[in-house]
Amino acid sequence: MPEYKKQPWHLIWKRWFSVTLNAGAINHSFTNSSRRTFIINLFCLVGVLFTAPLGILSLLQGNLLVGIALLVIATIYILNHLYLRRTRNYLFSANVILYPLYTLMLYLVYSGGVNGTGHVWIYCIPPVSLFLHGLKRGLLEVFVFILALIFILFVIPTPFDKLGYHPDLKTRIIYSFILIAFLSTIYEYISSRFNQSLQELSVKLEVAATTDPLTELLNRRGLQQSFEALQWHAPALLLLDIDHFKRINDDYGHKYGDEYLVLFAQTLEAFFPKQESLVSRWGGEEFLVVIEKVDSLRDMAEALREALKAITLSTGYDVNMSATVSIGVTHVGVGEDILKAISRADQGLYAAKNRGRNRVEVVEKSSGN
Ligand SMILES: Nc1nc2c(ncn2[C@@H]2O[C@H](COP(=O)(O)OP(=O)(O)OP(=O)(O)O)[C@@H](O)[C@H]2O)c(=O)[nH]1
Repeated sequence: MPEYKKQPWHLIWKRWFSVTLNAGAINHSFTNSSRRTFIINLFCLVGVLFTAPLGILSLLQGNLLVGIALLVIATIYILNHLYLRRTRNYLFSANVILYPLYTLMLYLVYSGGVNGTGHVWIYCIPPVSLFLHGLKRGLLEVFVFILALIFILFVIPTPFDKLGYHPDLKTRIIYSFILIAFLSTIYEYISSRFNQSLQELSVKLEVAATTDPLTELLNRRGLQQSFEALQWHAPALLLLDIDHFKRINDDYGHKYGDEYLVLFAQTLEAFFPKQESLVSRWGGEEFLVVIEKVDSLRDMAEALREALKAITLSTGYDVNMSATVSIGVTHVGVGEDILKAISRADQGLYAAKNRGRNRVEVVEKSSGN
């Protein structure tokens, strides 16, 4: 019987928090959507922990309306978390957080809240609003909130007036709120810029890690990643090697060797339909192509060999540069590891080189390989 090891409590809590706070995120990376999803979940969790006990306290103190409002908000937060977990619609969930929050805060200021402390909670509005709705919309909503605050504090008669505060408190509430809004704007601006450059950098790194810089084709890692993502059914595989490429370098120099490789890659890419093929530089003067489906693999490989042979590159010398290519081809078996199929294509390539180059050799899967 297998022995189950009991996990320590701190690990169970850590896992629970991670699952709860990332629920509904498409991935756990630092994209805007996953950051916002994280914050919405965090807000729901913290919101419930605050509003539920305060709601109960208000009810016990006889403040019926505030108590019920807080408990309704706590319920909305729980439902919102469940909705986000299910639909991943963080834009809607952000609205569900913010609009009841604006309403609750304005009501707390209007009524004075528990023992006249209602206004102390409004400072959470600027950071949450800017974070969940972004700079433009967040700032607009904070501005509208300030107008509503001024209206409540200075224009209409409210229960707040009967609490006996010094008249200066109203202006101080507005000033301090504007200060927090200003600081939150700066913070959100810096963090969104930082996040944007981080994402741009991450895209650049991903491209650099999966692309060959000279030919701009996929490199080994890029091909393997793309292939795993596609899940084609028994595709064909061609491994190509330019014949006597060393001589080309020796005769014309590395610069023309590079130019020839670029032309070769462009011809190779143009030969195959983009949606149905992956074309990569496997290394040096070796290229690997995976094709989703093909009627006659040998005929297609022969046509490709002729097309590549026809490439000519004008050099600084009297002669144009051209070369032949040897090709090993095979099919990737259903569920077969692509590396196994590549090693079979490599056997074909090796045979093509041994049999005089400028030719195609097909090696199919048999019980022996
Ligand atoms: N210009 C250039 N040459 C490269 C590049 N990568 C590899 N090579 C050259 O490709 C040549 C490969 O030579 P070999 O492996 O001996 O093969 P080959 O001369 O093509 O001969 P066979 O493959 O046997 O037909 C070497 O001279 C490498 O320097 C590159 O990025 N640019």
